[in-house]
Amino acid sequence: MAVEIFYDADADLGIVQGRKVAIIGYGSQGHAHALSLRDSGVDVRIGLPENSRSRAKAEEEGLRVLTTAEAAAEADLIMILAPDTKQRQIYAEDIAPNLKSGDALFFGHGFNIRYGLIQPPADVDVAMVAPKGPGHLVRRQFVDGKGVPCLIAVEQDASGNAQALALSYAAAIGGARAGVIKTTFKEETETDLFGEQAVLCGGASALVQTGFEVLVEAGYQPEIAYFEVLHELKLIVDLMWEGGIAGQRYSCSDTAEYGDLTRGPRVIDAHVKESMRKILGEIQDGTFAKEWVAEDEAGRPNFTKLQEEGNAHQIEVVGKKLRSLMSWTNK
Ligand SMILES: NC(=O)C1=CN([C@@H]2O[C@H](COP(=O)(O)OP(=O)(O)OC[C@H]3O[C@@H](n4cnc5c(N)ncnc54)[C@H](OP(=O)(O)O)[C@@H]3O)[C@@H](O)[C@H]2O)C=CC1
Ligand SMILES: CC[C@](O)(C(C)=O)C(=O)O
Repeated sequence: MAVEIFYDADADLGIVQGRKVAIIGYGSQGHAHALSLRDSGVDVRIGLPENSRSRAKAEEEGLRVLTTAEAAAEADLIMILAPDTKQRQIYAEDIAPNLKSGDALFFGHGFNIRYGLIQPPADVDVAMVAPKGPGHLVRRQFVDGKGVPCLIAVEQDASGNAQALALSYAAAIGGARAGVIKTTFKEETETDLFGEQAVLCGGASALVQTGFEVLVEAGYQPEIAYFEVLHELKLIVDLMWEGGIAGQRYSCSDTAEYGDLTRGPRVIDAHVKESMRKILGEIQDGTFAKEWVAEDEAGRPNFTKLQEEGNAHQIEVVGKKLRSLMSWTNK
């Protein structure tokens, strides 16, 4: 697939400004989309359960909050930004009964379509606008006049205009300031799951925790280990973000660069690459999706146990103390 990248000049904001948009969920992504769409002149309402903890936050921002079913019935563009594991039930109970021919059903991640958990009727557009960044930064960048790159995809083009609508929506949340790339639900879902498991969240967290443990177990002070492997990592990643890996190497010493070039591949060796390939395979053949849906249905016992263990790790205790002592933090 040859890359197609779109910018603000390619998008017609008027298309999404002409729609009635329901944002289902008001968490990390939901609040960012809703507030930025509103700032872009779009008619937005929020859909949440009566007992949702997010209701107060949306109402404090002056947004109109309805039940999920009411919001879906009123809107002609429904963006589902609830947790992936909850979307199938939300769709079946609250959205499907209120879908009208000609509506557009949007997703911020392709999980439920890619794995066949939601099967919309043929007479609605099914599209995706997936920002490539955490929702709080999607909003922060928009407010700062910047944007987080977005992926768009069309699964079903009932109107013949689904791609232009998705691009218009992406522009309204700031994505087209940075670049909007056309993809498929399959490519977005598989690369996104791989990225968060192997590199961005799973890989990076395990790398940092393991590096911290090696230093502390060898008798070094936990505070120094924290600054070395966690705090400084952000500064190094900022350099990568600005100028690529070459940019990072330019700003570091040649001693660091020699260690990077000769020792890095010993840490991330052929076994790690093989593990990454295995993880990708489990995403592609649906093993991970099946496991995650079953874990959620069982009340998340393993997830909760691992989450508690992670939160109790010494690096969290030391980090909390050190961050609270930084002069610029809000105590
Ligand atoms: N987090 C991110 O930055 C990214 C997320 N995505 C995708 O965006 C989607 C949303 O994820 P994220 O923003 O992290 O989710 P969050 O967990 O941050 O927020 C979920 C929201 O959905 C609400 N919710 C829960 N149940 C229902 C329901 N039955 N009906 C309506 N709303 C409900 C929650 O309310 P309550 O407060 O009551 O729990 C909350 O407001 C997912 O598809 C995810 O994969 C894509 C890119 C990045
Ligand atoms: C890296 C995690 C992410 O995929 C993201 C912020 O893009 C997510 O789903 O939260």
